[in-house]
Amino acid sequence: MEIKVDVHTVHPISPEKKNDRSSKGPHESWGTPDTTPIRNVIKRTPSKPELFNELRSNIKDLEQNRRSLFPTQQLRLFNNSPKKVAIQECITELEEIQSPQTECDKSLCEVPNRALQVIETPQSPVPSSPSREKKCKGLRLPALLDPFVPIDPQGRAYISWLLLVTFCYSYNAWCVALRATFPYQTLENTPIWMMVDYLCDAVYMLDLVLVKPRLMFLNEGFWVDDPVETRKNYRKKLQYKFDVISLLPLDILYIYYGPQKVILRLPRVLKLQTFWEFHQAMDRVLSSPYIVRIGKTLFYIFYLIHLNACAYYAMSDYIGLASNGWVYDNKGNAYIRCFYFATKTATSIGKNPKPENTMEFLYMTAAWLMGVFVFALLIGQIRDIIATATRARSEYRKTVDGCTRYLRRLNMPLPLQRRVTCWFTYTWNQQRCFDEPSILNSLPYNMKRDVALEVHINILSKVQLFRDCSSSLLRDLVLQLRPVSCLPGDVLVRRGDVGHHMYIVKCGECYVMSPGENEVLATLRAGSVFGEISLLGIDGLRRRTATVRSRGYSSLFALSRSDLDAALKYHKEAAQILRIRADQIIRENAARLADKRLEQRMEAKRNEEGRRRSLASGGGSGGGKGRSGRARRRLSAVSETKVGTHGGYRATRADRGRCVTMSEHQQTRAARGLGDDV
Ligand SMILES: Nc1ncnc2c1ncn2[C@@H]1O[C@@H]2COP(=O)(O)O[C@H]2[C@H]1O
Repeated sequence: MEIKVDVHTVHPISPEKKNDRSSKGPHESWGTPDTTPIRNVIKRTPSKPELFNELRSNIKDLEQNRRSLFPTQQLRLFNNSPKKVAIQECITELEEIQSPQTECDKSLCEVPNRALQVIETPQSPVPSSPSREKKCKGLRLPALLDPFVPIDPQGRAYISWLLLVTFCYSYNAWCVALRATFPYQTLENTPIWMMVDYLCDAVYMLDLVLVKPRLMFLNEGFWVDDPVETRKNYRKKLQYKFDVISLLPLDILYIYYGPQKVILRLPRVLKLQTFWEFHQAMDRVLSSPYIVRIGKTLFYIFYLIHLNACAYYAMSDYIGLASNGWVYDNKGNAYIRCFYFATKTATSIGKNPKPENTMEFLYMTAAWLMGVFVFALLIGQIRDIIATATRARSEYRKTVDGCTRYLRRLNMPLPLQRRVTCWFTYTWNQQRCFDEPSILNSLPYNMKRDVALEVHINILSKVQLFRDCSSSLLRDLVLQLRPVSCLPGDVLVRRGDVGHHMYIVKCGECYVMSPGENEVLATLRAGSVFGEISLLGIDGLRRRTATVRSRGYSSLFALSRSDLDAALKYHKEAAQILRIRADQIIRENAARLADKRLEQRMEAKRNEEGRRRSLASGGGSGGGKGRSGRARRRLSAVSETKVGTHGGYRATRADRGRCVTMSEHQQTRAARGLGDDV
């Protein structure tokens, strides 16, 4: 029989959830894929005890169901109904199964239920494993050494372990050849060499037995952490075979050949896959993986030279040290001299000692061929890696150079050229690229959106519009926002122009200018929105109502008219908010204008009064004094009103009905994120 077993059956559940299980399918019982995204459902034939336990839990669930469906009173009502009889029969049958009668059944019950073991994994945040029980008793094991805990192949612990194995591998790879050819292993230091050897072997063994078999893996898009499955998965791999062969205990033959026969440890070099795995993992986790890639290529280059040096020494020793002009002359440090010789032969043709016999000719030919093909390839690889690492910067340089050359060719004014260069520098420093959206293009839509949200969430959360509307508005718009950088004094929108974009201030400050551009109406800071009025299609307001300038360097997000229209079609509340805000700004601007006009009129009146007064004083009339006294009284009354409103928003008779006082007005602006009045 085949049943579906959730390999995450290992998740502990709360009592309420346990009750819920009865009403759900086998997979739903652990939550929908939304709440527990990493889930495995694999088919495997359960063992007898597992089956029995499964049945027991089903019975419990059924019983609970029965109790909730038919409370005692209801059961009394249906006392003799055929339904009740059927249910009771069913329950008796299940109870019979539930209580193990035979010895065999009893023994089955005692078998620990492996399927229900709770295993600590990244997907089961509340684990309780046998190892956890041990921990409670004070036996604390690191997760990597706990045989009941599966290992996350992308976790720090595993990568650190890979580093240790790689270290042991490198030791074996370098030292086996070195000790087998050069006379560096002596009788005195043999115990030290052997101690390090067997420490490395212990690491290899732990890796084979304890670590790799617990490595979680992806199966049909789900992480599998079932110990049986992870073990099976490892054993299926070629890596497992290599790992086993690399541990062949050929050094038993030391008994016959003596511990000087280090070449018997050659199989240890076969654990190459772990070395690659480590580099792949580092490549994934490091912020600048180029260093790892260059390091790996350099390792190959030096290792090949090292092998050449060992071969040279072995041949020299075989032919006889200092026996001819080609072989090593047994002077100086043997390894350094041979390494130097190997580097020279691999990287240059000619000017090398002349080979004198077939063996030497063969060596030289092989060394040169390796230099031409292998080294050229590896050095080319390093060049590629460096080129990839600096590609973005070189592209930036190319774009800037191309643009400045173009402007120079067109004889553009120098200040304009300087502005362009300034813009390039600022944008590069801000974004490190010029086409930010295209970088994410290869990602699926949802992922792209999540990345964009994560990147810009700090600033977008400050935008009042997004705070007042449903979060889906932000999700709909986040990918349509285009970054824009501005230099000090740049005009972002000009009064009277047709509006194509609205903007969100990301950083920096922007000034909303008065119609004559001689006064700042408002200062817009991070999170403020502007340029939306002319996009809303309000009659008579299809052009920019004000000029907006960048105060210093600033970064903004631009949203096109079509994208805004598309979003507002589905987010009516946002359209409403924008309209209310637009209405408020228009009223404010109109009030300001009226205020200004009144002030101008008063000024003119004052001048007229002054003129008349001077004329009257020239005529010496007492009536003139009376008139100017009245005028002065009127003016002081007006100025008192101004002082009363604290020099702020002055309510006039004309707009008293529709305007608010300064303090109210400021509060409203602050609440709506309109920026500060200046
Ligand atoms: N008094 C003001 N306070 C804040 N923002 C304003 C003010 N007047 C105009 N704006 C903004 O400046 C923008 C200019 O272009 P729009 O008319 O499209 O939309 C305008 C508003 O978003």
